[in-house]
Amino acid sequence: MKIYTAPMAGTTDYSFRKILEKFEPDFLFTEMVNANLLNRENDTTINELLKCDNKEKTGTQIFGGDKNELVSGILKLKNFGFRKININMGCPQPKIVKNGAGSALLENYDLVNQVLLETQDIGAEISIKIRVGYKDFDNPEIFLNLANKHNLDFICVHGRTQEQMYLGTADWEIVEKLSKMTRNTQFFGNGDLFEPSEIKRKITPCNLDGIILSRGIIGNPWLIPQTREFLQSGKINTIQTFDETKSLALEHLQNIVENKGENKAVLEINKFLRPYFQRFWDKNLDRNSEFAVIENFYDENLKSKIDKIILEKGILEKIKMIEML
Ligand SMILES: Cc1cc2nc3c(=O)[nH]c(=O)nc-3n(C[C@H](O)[C@H](O)[C@H](O)COP(=O)(O)O)c2cc1C
Repeated sequence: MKIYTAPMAGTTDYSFRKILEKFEPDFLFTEMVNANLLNRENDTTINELLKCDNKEKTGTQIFGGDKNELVSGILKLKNFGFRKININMGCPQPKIVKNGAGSALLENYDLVNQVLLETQDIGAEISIKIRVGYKDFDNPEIFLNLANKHNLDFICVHGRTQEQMYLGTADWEIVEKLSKMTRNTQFFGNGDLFEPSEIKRKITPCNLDGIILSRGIIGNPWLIPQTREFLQSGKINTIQTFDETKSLALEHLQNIVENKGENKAVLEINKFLRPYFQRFWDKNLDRNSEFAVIENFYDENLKSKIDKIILEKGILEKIKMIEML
């Protein structure tokens, strides 16, 4: 079972992927890039979003609603050295779908077909990542068939509709049904994969080649080896300790400082701090269960300490406060 990490806008940047790589996912993806900005050689797109020194193990993702922009964008990504290129057919954000991109592509079979036709011989491994519904569209099978027709690298199915955004639950019955259909392309499942035993329960009835982890790895990249171990042996050997979490958060902060400078780092690390440490104050986590592979640690004050660190605007002070946790 392959374990990939998802493209996540504003999250899976170069700095976070350096952290994720330590946990050895089978493959990673950059943040999604806008086809239009890519074609105009936008500086942030080229030098920030696509910054990558491990293209053997890192793919990228493009979004757009215009056929020509998608085709030439995909060609550009291939020429930049990316081997695996994913087409975003799932983003539910209004500002994306109003331009016919993201999950709006689910309603535009002909456009996607044409893009795949025009890029099938460029020597890249093209894949699509879809949701299961958009407005009146509720027929994801047609994209599985399209993936078959074009011999795509893989199709990834997130079992939510566009309307759901990130709410409700991902429908793994649909994922299961699709995964069992005749196909000659790899099939990846995605959606609500947060914890190894739950992941095993969701994917066991399916016929998957792999899974794509998304929100579950934010602040918890340990999920990657833990899931692999649990799927292989039913046991988890990798333990997340408090000290390791602290040094990982510091390393992550340092990565952002090096790549985007102190001003951005002081803000961008904030969205990761709670997820990194939450498990150490979350009373709901049953630390005695066989899956509770977190070091037995609980600090009543930790939550408020993290909140103070988030508010801190000086980088050196922020680093010192994390070190002192
Ligand atoms: C902050 C954030 C950014 C995301 N950005 C992208 C993206 O750029 N491309 C994409 O295909 N999906 C994106 N997603 C969706 C995830 O890849 C994934 O499909 C979704 O979160 C469902 O998986 P999960 O429930 O395990 O998180 C994003 C999700 C989040 C939370």
